Amino acid sequence: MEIQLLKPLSLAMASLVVLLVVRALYLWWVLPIRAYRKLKRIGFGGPSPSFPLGNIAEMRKKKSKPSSSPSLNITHDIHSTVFPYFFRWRSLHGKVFIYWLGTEPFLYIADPGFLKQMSSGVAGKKWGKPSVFKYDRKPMFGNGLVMVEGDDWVHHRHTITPAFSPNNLKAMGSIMVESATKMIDQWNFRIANGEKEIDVERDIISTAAEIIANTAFGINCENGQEVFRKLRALQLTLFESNRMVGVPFSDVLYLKQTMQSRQLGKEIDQLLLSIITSRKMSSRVDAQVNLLGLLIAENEEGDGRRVVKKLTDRELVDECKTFFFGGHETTALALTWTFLLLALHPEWQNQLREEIKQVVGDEPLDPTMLAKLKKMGWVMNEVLRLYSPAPNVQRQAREDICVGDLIVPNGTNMWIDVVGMHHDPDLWGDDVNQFRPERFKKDSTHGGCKHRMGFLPFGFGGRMCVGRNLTMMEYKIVLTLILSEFSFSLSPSYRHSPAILLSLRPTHGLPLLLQPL
Ligand code: HEM
Repeated sequence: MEIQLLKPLSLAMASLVVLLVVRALYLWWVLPIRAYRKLKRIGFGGPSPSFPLGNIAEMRKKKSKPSSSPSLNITHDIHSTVFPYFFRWRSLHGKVFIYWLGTEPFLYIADPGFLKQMSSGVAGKKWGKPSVFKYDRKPMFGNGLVMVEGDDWVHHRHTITPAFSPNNLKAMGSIMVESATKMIDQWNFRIANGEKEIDVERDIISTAAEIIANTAFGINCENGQEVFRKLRALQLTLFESNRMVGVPFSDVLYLKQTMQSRQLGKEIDQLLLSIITSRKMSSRVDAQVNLLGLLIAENEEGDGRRVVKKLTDRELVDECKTFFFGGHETTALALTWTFLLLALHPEWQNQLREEIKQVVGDEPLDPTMLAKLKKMGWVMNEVLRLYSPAPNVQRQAREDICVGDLIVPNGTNMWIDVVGMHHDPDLWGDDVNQFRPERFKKDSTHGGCKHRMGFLPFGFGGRMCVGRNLTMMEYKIVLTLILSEFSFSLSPSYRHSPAILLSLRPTHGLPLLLQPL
């Protein structure tokens, strides 16, 4: 009797296993190979992949040692160090080729002409994000604006864009002045107490976190620091495992990190959810304008002209995480790299100080003054060119896209190499790796790049960064306040080693010697 029962059971088990294997083969072999063949037929080449790592083994090869001698050895020619594999493949296969992240083929693009043809005529909602990244970064962004697609993207983008209007941003200026002033006071205190050098990167990241916590949700610092601490831990955890993105079962291979990131993601969600709930229940109007408050108000009132579909609490949580993650690290790194470049170029420190004196004088800093800080705008653009905090843009075609006579098939994953284009001498000329902010004097938006799509620090088209004006404001406020208080030079302990940890960052921080003015 027992044997009779066991037989159908083991048969059912065996069929289940076969089914799972067939499904796995279909997902990780048949579908990707089909996509790959379509791209090959169009004529794209690329490095040979192996199953199941794709080209990851080559991507993970050790890099050359970082420079240990400070100012003597600093080069801004960073493409070959931060993306050595792309640098190598590009010399072999050109500026558009196929490579594999695990079992996912990607179209690598560093050709602005190709990008221009590909993107013209593709509306924002027709762009998706590669599924491997959506899955991998779920704890960070959930279904927030960075990841959401199709009509949902249209809805999120339309709901969120007004929160970043110039008037709303202006009202957030005082938050930025307050946090930056606090950091400067601490620096003055530490210097007065004999501290010789300060790791500017670390302090700027936590100040930017405080600023974005306040501009995004308007919470007090303590909560902001807690969300920040968990987000930072989440970022590090994801980074440890994300080099294997696209490899089947990589989350099982990195089980500890996977579990940790899920747990952290849950905790962050709960913290944010409680903030949203208490905000909704409170009748108190926030003294300071913040993005969450604006979204909740829009949800409740609409804008008087159109019917506004609400963002659910879950969606609000994801948007808060998206603002927090997308908003603090990128801006902080833009500032950090600026301090490196200004430390190496004291003549530019002086020029900016002179400009600040003329525009701001002895008046309290006001956001309306910022547009007049033109040279600071050139410096910001030049820093975003040389050390773009967002080193790449990832997209997925959600329909067949015509590029001249070619058709890039629906479902194609794309990796747009922003660092590669920003360091391409064909686009910028022989001085491509030099810090020359004045290149943005004549051409304030493209810096004289030979192609308009060659300078993409904030992405392109309808999906371009929604927070770029907020960043611009924060950048100018923090830089103005610091330049007015200190002059600075590079510490001999600085080691130049830019690396990708989701964003482009200095591996060993940025120790500077600050002198109060
Ligand atoms: C230096 C600072 C920043 C840089 C370099 C940067 C860069 C980028 C890039 C490259 C994209 C992808 C665009 C594309 O796919 O074409 C993006 C999207 C986005 N960024 Fe930023 N960003 C910065 C600051 C911010 C800030 C301060 C916020 C919010 C507070 C923000 C929120 C977003 C969001 C929500 C998206 C998704 C937009 C969409 O897909 O519709 N970013 N950003």
